[in-house]
Amino acid sequence: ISTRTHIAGFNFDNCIMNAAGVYDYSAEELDAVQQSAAATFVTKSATLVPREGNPEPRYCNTPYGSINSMGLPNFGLAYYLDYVSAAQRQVPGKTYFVSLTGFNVEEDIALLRQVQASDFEGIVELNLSCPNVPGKPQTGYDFEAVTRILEAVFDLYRAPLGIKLPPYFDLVHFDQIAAILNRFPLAYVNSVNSIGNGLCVDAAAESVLIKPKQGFGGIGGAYLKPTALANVFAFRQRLNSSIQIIGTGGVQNGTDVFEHILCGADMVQVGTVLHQEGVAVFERLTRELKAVMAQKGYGGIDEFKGRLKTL
Ligand SMILES: O=C(O)c1[nH]c(=O)[nH]c(=O)c1I
Repeated sequence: ISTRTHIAGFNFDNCIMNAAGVYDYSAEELDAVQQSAAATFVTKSATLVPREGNPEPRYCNTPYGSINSMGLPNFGLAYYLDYVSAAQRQVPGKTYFVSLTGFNVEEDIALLRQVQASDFEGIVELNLSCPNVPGKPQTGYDFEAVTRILEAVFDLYRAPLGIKLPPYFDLVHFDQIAAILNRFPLAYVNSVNSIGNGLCVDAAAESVLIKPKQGFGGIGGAYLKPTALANVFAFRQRLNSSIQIIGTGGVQNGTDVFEHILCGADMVQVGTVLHQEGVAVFERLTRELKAVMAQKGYGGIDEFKGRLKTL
């Protein structure tokens, strides 16, 4: 039974990896993912210069998942490009993802120029959905901004590039954003980022759980799965077949991975469950996915990918 997959023409031995922002901040964390059963890694979304991020506490586990308002802490794009450059030499033939995010089109372009000037041979993930920088809206909800950014990006950048989108909650919004995305040579769309600006409360302390933004933060984990599956399924039906889909959100076990692929995902990313369980989670999820496939008689993920039945 094989859980291998392919993205942008690159082959991967597995279809499960980390979600940007989880277990990918430092070289030590990236090493741990690199040595795990994960297909590959994506780096923490990088900015032009290093950022401290928001004041702590800025992450909290909750009964059904997590809330975070990290505020884009990262060591800067150069740090991650150096790490991936070394990884490409140490493990040639493996493809890595670098996530990046600018605060405006000019910064997005500057980041991509920096990638072009490096020896990076992998896939860029442009994050259009960070919900936690005070005063900055989630770009993915501004359709004009998304159009402007992608026009500028694809004027410049010709190597494989995907985008990380926020969750949408309206079928007309799926129609509108998909019509925009279909105009561009995107390698993939990654749906979804956390549900922005949720609020979790500690009733005993009568308090919010995290410090930034009065406790408002991105919601991840089990809460997210119905929304994540809806976005994967909606985009699979609307996007050109040349645009692949990475499914992210709410995965806790092998059946959840199976569900994302059934909805149309070519790769599945995990965040909250990885944060809570550590990199051993990749071996567990892979084993559980293979058990589901064995029980159903599937030898590879293409046999059931996108085959969700409607009634
Ligand atoms: O607060 C963050 O750093 C963060 N947190 C998220 O939940 N999603 C994101 O894309 C980001 I850039």
